[in-house]
Amino acid sequence: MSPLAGTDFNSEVYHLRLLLCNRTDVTGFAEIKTVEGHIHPTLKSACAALNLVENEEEMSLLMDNLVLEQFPSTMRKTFAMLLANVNPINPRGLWDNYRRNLSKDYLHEIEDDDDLAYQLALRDIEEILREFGKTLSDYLLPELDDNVLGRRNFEPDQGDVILNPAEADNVIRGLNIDQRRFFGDVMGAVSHENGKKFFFLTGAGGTGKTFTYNALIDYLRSRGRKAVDAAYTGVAANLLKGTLTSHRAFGLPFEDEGLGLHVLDRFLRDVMRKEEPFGSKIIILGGDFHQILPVVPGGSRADIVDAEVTSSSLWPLFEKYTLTINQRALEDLEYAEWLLKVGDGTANENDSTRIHLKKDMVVDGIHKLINHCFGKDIDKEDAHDAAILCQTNDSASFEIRLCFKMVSASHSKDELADFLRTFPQIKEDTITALQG
Ligand SMILES: Nc1ncnc2c1ncn2[C@@H]1O[C@H](COP(=O)(O)OP(=O)(O)OP(=O)(O)O)[C@@H](O)[C@H]1O
Repeated sequence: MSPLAGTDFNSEVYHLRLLLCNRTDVTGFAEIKTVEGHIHPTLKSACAALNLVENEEEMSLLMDNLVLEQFPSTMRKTFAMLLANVNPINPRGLWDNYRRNLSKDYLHEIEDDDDLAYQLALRDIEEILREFGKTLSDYLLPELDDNVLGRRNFEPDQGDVILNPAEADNVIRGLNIDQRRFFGDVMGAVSHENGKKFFFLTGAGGTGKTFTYNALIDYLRSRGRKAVDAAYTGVAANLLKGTLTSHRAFGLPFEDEGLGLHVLDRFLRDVMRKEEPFGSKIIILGGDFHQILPVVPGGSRADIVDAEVTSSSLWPLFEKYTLTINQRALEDLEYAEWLLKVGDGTANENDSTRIHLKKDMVVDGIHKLINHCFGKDIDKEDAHDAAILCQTNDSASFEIRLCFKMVSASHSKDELADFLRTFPQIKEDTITALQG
């Protein structure tokens, strides 16, 4: 780590860099600190006066929310994107205050070496920063230390492996005709060959929407292009204030897709400093209206329809593409046909809202369901990969308690507690309560 990292001197270097990147109207050092006739005592306050940095309090509020809403790995990704796009006024201070949250999974896994856990978290953050052409030192964050990282062999997060161009070409060759048409038009937009910029990809479950986005992202990244993928069910944008504090747009508010689109539009206009829809960036949305509606707590049918992305005034800008070849059907035709019927409303029992499930889809009773998913004593090797979706929080907590009872019949309390601690999202006090 640089001996000056985090000092006032470094902070001024950071803010000087920001000013130099953003002010083309100045020729001297005194001038660069002058904003509207007022000479600022520090470069930092000059940056603040020019709105080049985000206010410390709001950034902390945002980080507090991330702590509540995101797993550490997602939080690291969001943090890196914030650094790259929003210029927090004191990035080093944010790291110092939130490093335990940003490293929580590693701290848990490596109980006796906090420094290594922090280094691993920083390594993930730098990985994402590099996609934006930045490094940790651009934000005065502690630098990577090979001596510390070498203490144990932890592979970097494999989530974002970048394919080489030949591998990515292979994936593209596997696209079916519908998928190829979409891919071709998006690539036309990337190389400015057509006037299109905004795309919406739809298709029934199993037609390969996700497969197509992934192929596109792989292809772009293999060519050194930047592609950011974000799920709609991201962080809520309810902290959004004014016109510049749009950090929340990294995840669109899932309770209102239409609003989410506007948040993204405003955010990209701000970041790109271009008063054109979405700051003139290429946007791809995707989804299937047969599937889940937006969630509006306590909302009426009309509120839910209003919250749909199709109700947004930006919606007409989007070019619509429909995938029709059901790839999943090639694996299980019967199931795919049934799923389509559910989406179309034709799987319902005579004139009712009840859907008839086929026999092999039903597991009778919660005990059998738990056995089926996790094994008899919750002992399946891949129990971590299984999940039971519950309709309500009440039924979820009932099922968790039941699972716990089933496991406790064949394991000691300590074994159980250790097992539960392997899930970073389960809090220590929950484990203690379950044990008691
Ligand atoms: N061109 C393709 N070649 C080979 N397999 C494909 C292709 N397109 C999709 N698949 C496979 O078909 C299955 C369904 O694809 P995918 O999950 O992308 O569909 P989807 O439209 O996103 O479905 P859902 O809406 O249910 O999430 C996956 O197993 C995927 O790997």
